[in-house]
Amino acid sequence: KKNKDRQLSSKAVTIIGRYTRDLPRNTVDALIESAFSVWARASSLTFVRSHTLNADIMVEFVTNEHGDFYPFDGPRGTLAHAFGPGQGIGGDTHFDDDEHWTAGGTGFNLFVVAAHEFGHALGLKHSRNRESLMYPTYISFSSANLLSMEDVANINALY
Ligand SMILES: COc1ccc(S(=O)(=O)[C@H](CC(=O)O)C(F)F)cc1
Ligand SMILES: [Zn+2]
Ligand SMILES: [Zn+2]
Repeated sequence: KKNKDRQLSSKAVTIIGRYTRDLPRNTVDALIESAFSVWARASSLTFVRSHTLNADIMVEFVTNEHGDFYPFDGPRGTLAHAFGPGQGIGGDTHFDDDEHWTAGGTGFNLFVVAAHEFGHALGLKHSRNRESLMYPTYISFSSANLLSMEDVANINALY
């Protein structure tokens, strides 16, 4: 039987450092939580909010040079990035705080961008299907059907 190297299906998440000033803190928490629940609903994954500094997924809002080899670039351009699963920086997700983050309306939708980034943090690559959340460019999705069938199949192939 092909032994899939399935990843751990429970992930600890810690939000650290400064939050974006674009939204109230509890709104950011709620948007991040609902971005994780998109993947939890489609798979056997569970996410636990942690406050330790060695959680699986460390989330932070940073600008320009911020301690990894992928400095951000001011407004627009790169909106965020995430490292694939693994020790240390693996799974960590950074949002460019030079973007204007919104819960809807003008600016970049934090929920949509976070859901995409967490796909990377869980091990997913980009999809060539415009319907997919994992499509490489930002499209303002209707949050109704955020995941395509392909996204669902891909996350279940990993967990
Ligand atoms: C739909 O969610 C996103 C689409 C595109 C991006 S991005 O334009 O920041 C992308 C980073 C990425 O694909 O995660 C780019 F390469 F920088 C982030 C989230
Ligand atoms: Zn970074
Ligand atoms: Zn991406």
